[in-house]
Amino acid sequence: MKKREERRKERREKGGRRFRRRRKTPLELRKFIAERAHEERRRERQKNQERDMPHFKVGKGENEITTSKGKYELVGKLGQGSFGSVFSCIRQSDKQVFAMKCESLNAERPRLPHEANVLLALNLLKSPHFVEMIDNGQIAGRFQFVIIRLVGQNLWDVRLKVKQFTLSTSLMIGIQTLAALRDLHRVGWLHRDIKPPNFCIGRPDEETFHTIFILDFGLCRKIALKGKDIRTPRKECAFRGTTRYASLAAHDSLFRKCCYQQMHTILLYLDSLQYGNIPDYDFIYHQVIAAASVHRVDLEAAPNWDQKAKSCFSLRMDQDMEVQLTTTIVFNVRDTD
Ligand SMILES: Nc1ncnc2c1ncn2[C@@H]1O[C@H](COP(=O)(O)OP(=O)(O)OP(=O)(O)O)[C@@H](O)[C@H]1O
Repeated sequence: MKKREERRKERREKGGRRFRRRRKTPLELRKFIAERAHEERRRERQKNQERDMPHFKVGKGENEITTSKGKYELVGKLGQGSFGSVFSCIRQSDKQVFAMKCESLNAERPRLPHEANVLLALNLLKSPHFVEMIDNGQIAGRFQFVIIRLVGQNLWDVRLKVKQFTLSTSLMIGIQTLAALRDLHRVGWLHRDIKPPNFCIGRPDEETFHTIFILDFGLCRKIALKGKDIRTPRKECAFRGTTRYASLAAHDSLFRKCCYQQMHTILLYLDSLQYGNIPDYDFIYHQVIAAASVHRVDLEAAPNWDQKAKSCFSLRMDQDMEVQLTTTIVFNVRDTD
């Protein structure tokens, strides 16, 4: 500890005035302690999560997972979400490749069992936009997992790769993501985390390369119950989803370009919806089709991620009109929950 006199001397040399920290009020102090505890808990959670995940390394480490249905070999890491990790794995019986989504068993609010239930329900519908759930299980004391069909890259990564989507690709994405949401709503679920990383394209070596899949059902909420129309809205509820994609109003100015009229009409329409309204998917669909016809784009053209068949239209969209325009904003049907 420096002596008081030395410290004074140092301050004088620096020419600075003594900064006396204001004492926190009891309320501020409580808030400060709570925030610090929250941050510590978050770090602890993150650490636990990493510790519990499969210790995967190519060729060595923890590479095999066995369930009552089969044996799977982990072969790579596909992604990392805030709630767990996603790996690619090979089913040993037939060498088929799947995705394995893992979540720590020590997670404060586990989402994976809920996601597995939603996936099971969705699989009954046989929508081309949902991935099938193949298997699920857990490694005692560490993590639980679901094995699902392997799809391609997510729309966020695809957009980074192709840099800009042409108008035809953007509108095609809009149509497919709309259909995916319509199918989800049909079976009574709201997604509540609509964003480009939660939509994936098909795999390049499969027929579904041009198909868009919706993923990540961990935040889904059942809005329509069996035998009833729709659940009574709660008076208050916590925020769910991703703040970046939650607001429509913030994106309003994006539309003052190309497709403004149709997108503006869709926004106005979405803003007019009430809790009990079923979105008029056909109306939105026809607006997107109208945008395509105004700009004379070919919606059958190969999308931008198909390098072999480059789209003949070079109509470029402004940076702001990227995938958010059609995927996120247009179909981010307001969720009252
Ligand atoms: N079936 C799959 N096939 C291929 N890649 C996948 C698959 N499922 C997930 N991924 C990849 O892993 C990423 C994270 O997956 P997911 O969004 O399901 O995880 P999460 O932990 O719920 O993420 P979030 O932080 O958004 O909640 C996805 O963006 C995608 O790139």
